[in-house]
Amino acid sequence: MQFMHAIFPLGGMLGAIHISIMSKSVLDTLLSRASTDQLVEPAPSGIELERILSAGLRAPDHGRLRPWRYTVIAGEYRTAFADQVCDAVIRQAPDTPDFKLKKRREKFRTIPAIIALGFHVQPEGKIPVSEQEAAVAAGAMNVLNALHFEGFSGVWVTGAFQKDQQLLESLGLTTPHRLEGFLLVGTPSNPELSKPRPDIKPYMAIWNGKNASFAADED
Ligand SMILES: Cc1cc2nc3c(=O)[nH]c(=O)nc-3n(C[C@H](O)[C@H](O)[C@H](O)COP(=O)(O)O)c2cc1C
Repeated sequence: MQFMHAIFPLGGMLGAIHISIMSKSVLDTLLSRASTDQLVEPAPSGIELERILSAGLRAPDHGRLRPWRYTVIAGEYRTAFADQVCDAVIRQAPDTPDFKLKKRREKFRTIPAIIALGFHVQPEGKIPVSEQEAAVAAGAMNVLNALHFEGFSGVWVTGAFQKDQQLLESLGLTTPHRLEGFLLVGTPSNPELSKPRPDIKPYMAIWNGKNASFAADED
């Protein structure tokens, strides 16, 4: 969204009018975002990756606590990391069937890049942890949108293994950090993929002084 500040004379005084212009094509691009794990090379790297992750830091952040921590796994390190993830899965859920482990290892070994979504938690301050976590989630969404704008894509995945202490240590995310999952990142193998989205109307209400309700909640 772009903002323009226009100065107009108002009854002899100068008044500032804040005009918001949302380019239609930018909104169309935003509305076409979809998650996918069908990803091929390349993943963003270098300055481009830094710019995309910078979008994460534009998320709303109550108290300016800056809770975002991003650990990037790419290139030759993916194989060792995939092994660490599988070791964590086994420690957390020893009954995990072999085929699931194999699938997980293959995904983490071959996806072009992985971004661990770290969360630096500050439980003692006056900002509720839920709001801090919301800032991390909003940051992740900004990163997904930035990826999409730059022609990349990704998907947010989670699992019980994200609480594994050895894995957290490896990612630089021991206490007071948490791991909120991973963004699997790359170039979509089918860039035209656009999932049908529900119509907005059942999910919004224009408040008119009476109790609001949503068609989405009707039986
Ligand atoms: C916090 C969080 C955790 C998620 N964990 C998983 C997951 O472990 N596996 C999965 O297939 N999808 C997971 N998803 C959902 C996908 O990231 C994605 O949103 C979903 O496939 C729907 O695609 P869409 O984003 O295009 O609507 C998670 C989403 C969120 C917000």
